[in-house]
Amino acid sequence: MTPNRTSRWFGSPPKIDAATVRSNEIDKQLTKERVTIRSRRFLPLFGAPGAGRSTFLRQAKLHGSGYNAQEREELGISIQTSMISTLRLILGSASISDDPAVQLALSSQEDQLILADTIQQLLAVPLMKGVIEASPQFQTDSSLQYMMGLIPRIITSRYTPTDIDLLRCKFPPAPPIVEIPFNPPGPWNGSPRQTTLVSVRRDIGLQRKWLTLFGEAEAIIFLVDLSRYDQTECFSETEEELNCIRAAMREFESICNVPFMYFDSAASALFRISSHIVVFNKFDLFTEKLTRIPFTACFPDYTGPNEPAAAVEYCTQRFQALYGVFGVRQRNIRTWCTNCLDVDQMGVTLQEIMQSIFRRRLHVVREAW
Ligand SMILES: Nc1nc2c(ncn2[C@@H]2O[C@H](COP(=O)(O)OP(=O)(O)OP(=O)(O)O)[C@@H](O)[C@H]2O)c(=O)[nH]1
Ligand SMILES: [Mg+2]
Repeated sequence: MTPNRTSRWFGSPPKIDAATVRSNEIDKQLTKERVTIRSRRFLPLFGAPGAGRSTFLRQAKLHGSGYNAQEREELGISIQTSMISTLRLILGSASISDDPAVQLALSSQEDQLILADTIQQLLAVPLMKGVIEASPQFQTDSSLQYMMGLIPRIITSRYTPTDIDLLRCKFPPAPPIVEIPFNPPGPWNGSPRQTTLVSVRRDIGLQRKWLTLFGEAEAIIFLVDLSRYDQTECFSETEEELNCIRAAMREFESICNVPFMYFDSAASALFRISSHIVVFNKFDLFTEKLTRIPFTACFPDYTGPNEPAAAVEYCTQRFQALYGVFGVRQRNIRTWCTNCLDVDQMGVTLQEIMQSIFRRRLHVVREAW
């Protein structure tokens, strides 16, 4: 075997594992982005997949600048595209996929003008109704169920989604980082520096590492899907199977106790004064489920009444208790219970959240003087 010159002369290059390579890549990306975004105010929005980040963002947009006609048209196209890919997925995996009608429907070309036609063709496959009814995806995914009810409207070529459609429909996967202006009506809107809500997908890498981007984060919003209190998930950082609320607590802990060595000094100072908001989402589903499944499914040591308010109070205390590592100054978290599908309730909640951030902003300015 020919000796390896590099290793004979300079020694073997140090072994770098995949995690380090990925971490270095994130660092490089962060350095690039840091310069452009330092001048803005951010509200990072975290949460496990499916906790409701996208729905929360859409509510924030609805209650802020709203969606204009062009945005609605584009989102209508996204809804139609999402419907087509779901129908195709279900047809392709069903045992009827060698039926000639299915083959034709699966092979049809689509462009934006013929989306409605494509959906009609797919729905016209003779066994489609049965396949949909038997599909676990359609049975368990409330967004898909909602879209089934929308079919007569979705299959028109000039379909324009309503506010409720925008909240309830399934969309193609969002990019890893999505940002929108956060400007629910109020006195804070006169500020020349707009607040931007930034949603960071969990699988982009360690969410807490992305947090270092948000030096000017005035608050961190952490979304928890409360209705999954009786379920488990694979916690990505340690690959452990954990109860979903406990997994959310772990993640919250790692985010709010992020070591300050991750920040430069200015960012660190700002992060110290940001407030932490925990939004217990899917409160509607949680309340309903609690009548069937006791809260002790999540916390076996819970001895309080099996009622939503008491259970949320207990959760709040558990989240509050997670502070304290790495010298973070003790402070109170703020919590809200939400149903992200409820437009009126979210209007009030978003205003309250902004109000609490605004008050803190004034308080911080006063302290600085
Ligand atoms: N009943 C109920 N459903 C909700 C609520 N919030 C979100 N959903 C539904 O939960 C599902 C997931 O919500 P998304 O907003 O897509 O969640 P996400 O966090 O963006 O999920 P990923 O992008 O997949 O990580 C959707 O079907 C929503 O309609 C809520 O408060 N109550
Ligand atoms: Mg999403």
